[in-house]
Amino acid sequence: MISLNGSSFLNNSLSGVSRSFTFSQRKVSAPMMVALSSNGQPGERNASILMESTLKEMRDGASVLDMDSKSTVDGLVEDAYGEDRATEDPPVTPWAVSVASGYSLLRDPHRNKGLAFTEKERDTHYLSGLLPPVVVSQELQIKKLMHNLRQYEVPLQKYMAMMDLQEMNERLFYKLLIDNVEELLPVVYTPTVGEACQKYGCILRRPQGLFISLKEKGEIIEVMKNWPEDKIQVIVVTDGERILGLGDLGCQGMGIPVGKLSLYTALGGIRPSACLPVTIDVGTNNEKLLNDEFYIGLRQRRATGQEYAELLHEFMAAVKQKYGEKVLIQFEDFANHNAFDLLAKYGTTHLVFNDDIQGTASVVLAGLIAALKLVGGTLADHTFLFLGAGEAGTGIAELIALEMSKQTQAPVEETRKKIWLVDSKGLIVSSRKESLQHFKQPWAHEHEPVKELVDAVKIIKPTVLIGSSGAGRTFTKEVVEAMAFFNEKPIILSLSNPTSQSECTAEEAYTWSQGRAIFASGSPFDPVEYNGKVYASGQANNAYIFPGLGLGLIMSGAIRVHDDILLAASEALAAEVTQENFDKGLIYPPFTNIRKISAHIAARVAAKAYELGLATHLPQPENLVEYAESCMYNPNYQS
Ligand SMILES: NC(=O)C1=CN([C@@H]2O[C@H](COP(=O)(O)OP(=O)(O)OC[C@H]3O[C@@H](n4cnc5c(N)ncnc54)[C@H](OP(=O)(O)O)[C@@H]3O)[C@@H](O)[C@H]2O)C=CC1
Ligand SMILES: CC(=O)C(=O)O
Ligand SMILES: [Mg+2]
Repeated sequence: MISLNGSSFLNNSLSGVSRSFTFSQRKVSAPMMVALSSNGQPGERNASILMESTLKEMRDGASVLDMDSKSTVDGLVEDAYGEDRATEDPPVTPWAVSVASGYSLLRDPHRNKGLAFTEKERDTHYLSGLLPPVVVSQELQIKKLMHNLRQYEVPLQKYMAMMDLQEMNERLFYKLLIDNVEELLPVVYTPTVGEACQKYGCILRRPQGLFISLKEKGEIIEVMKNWPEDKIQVIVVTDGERILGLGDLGCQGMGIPVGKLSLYTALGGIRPSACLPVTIDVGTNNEKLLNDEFYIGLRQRRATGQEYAELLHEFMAAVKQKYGEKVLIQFEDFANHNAFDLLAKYGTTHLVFNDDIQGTASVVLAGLIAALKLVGGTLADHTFLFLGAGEAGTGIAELIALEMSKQTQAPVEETRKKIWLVDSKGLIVSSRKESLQHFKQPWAHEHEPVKELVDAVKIIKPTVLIGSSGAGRTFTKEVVEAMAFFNEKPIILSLSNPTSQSECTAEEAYTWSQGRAIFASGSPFDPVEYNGKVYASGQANNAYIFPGLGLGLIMSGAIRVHDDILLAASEALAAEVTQENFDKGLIYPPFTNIRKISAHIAARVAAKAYELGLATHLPQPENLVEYAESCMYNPNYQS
């Protein structure tokens, strides 16, 4: 081992995959430290171009700072090692990057380019003979992949092909996803990810993410050390108990954090290496899975009470200890009996956010603010009825009430009265209050009990009907017709995922309302033709919000999520709906521009974090939209 400046670092072999070199570097004025191979020979077979160029720079007398300043992409983003790092904190301790070459480089998903390695790169990285002669562009690779993906008729095959690509060539995966977001979102996300989770045990090839089970109790921090990345900025964690509207899928819920984090990168520009999917396995109450020989999780019924709380607490403490105060933890698809409590408990100590409660609320509020342009009036002029009074339903209801309260200066206890919720037992009314879960109690208004949704529609006469029940086809013909009877333009949102759980289809919404519904759904539907007119519905899904929200929190160094930040995200998203979108009856912009939209959401989120004194990255950048864009991960190949 050679020490160039008095400090030295061991040559690491990443998980024994290949021999590789470890570089250590401080940003800006700190002295550079470089570690060589164990025999210290810079010309050794596995030496990378990066190592060679570093040494050349040093031989030529150029400073490390010169090298850093040359290697910038996309404005402010330093990218010396092929990773965009603008959202990172300045390193306190030196960080290290391992660079493979030759055969191992082709198996390193972070750096593999497949046939797109240039002649020069093939020569320098010892790839000659390991690839066929042709050199292709990333664009041609994408064209070929799309051609191949379109051959698959079964969505799950497409999902598996995408996961294979992610494991093989990360940049190509993200470029493919970004360039074809409308077509591929339903593959890596809802609805296909739901089926993938159901069959995860069978389709699993190379495990993704970090599995933390009851077996790891007392050792979670040690388990975290096994994860290959240290600079984590976003964690999406589930315990698998309420996966979409599909119920308890136990450990197989891992597909959800993996999918959500793919969107953090593709839609929000968070570096893939800064993303950590986690599944906490406390067992499952799903008998089918417990009896499935291919099930991948703990074969026991769910731990509850103190045992559950202790494991979660150990996890939360370990995250803070390992990744610091500013790592964003997104709770995803927990059952509501844990979700609200976890959010309340850790909301004051960690940067946490519950996507199902808060992200969904923000996206739906955005859609409603936009919809006012089509139906007229203010939020307070409308009446809202929900089917489903769980995380999504009560989360959305509360954010609507809050926004209404801000607009009208009326207390939130008053504005809540414009919002009604129905659960599996019927309308939530005061006579039920004693037996209601705590998150339903604020919605127990004075009223006679009403059992059926259709009767509630006829009595309450809502202008907006929102499905958040996870129960498919519950917006029956009678329900939609009743909405269309009372409203010229009924707003109907079927939020439940995946498609099989949607409260109604787009076709049903348009047909049963004679084409008058303003409709959006959690999972996408194809455009519908009704009476010679084509109706394209929007996707009311939290995927519009969490990537930009996360970027805004990270780039401002926010330490807590505040309701006003969610409202800011809603307003930013609503502002992105164009006249052209409105003319088509859309209340959400298409996903094609999502990175631009995410940058605007991030900027508004960051601005609010600065305004509230929750931001720690100072000074505040002058142009937050430009700054957000400059922070985004760029999947184009680097040389
Ligand atoms: N589009 C999006 O972005 C999002 C969509 N969702 C979807 O929303 C759905 C619900 O999620 P979440 O709120 O977290 O789940 P919860 O389990 O927290 O809540 C479900 C609610 O629906 C009620 N319910 C269930 N079945 C019926 C029925 N047949 N009739 C009336 N009410 C019923 C339940 O009643 P009770 O309380 O009596 O049991 C409960 O109040 C899921 O399908 C999920 O995929 C969630 C988040 C985001
Ligand atoms: C979209 C989402 O978060 C859900 O359905 O749970
Ligand atoms: Mg969810």
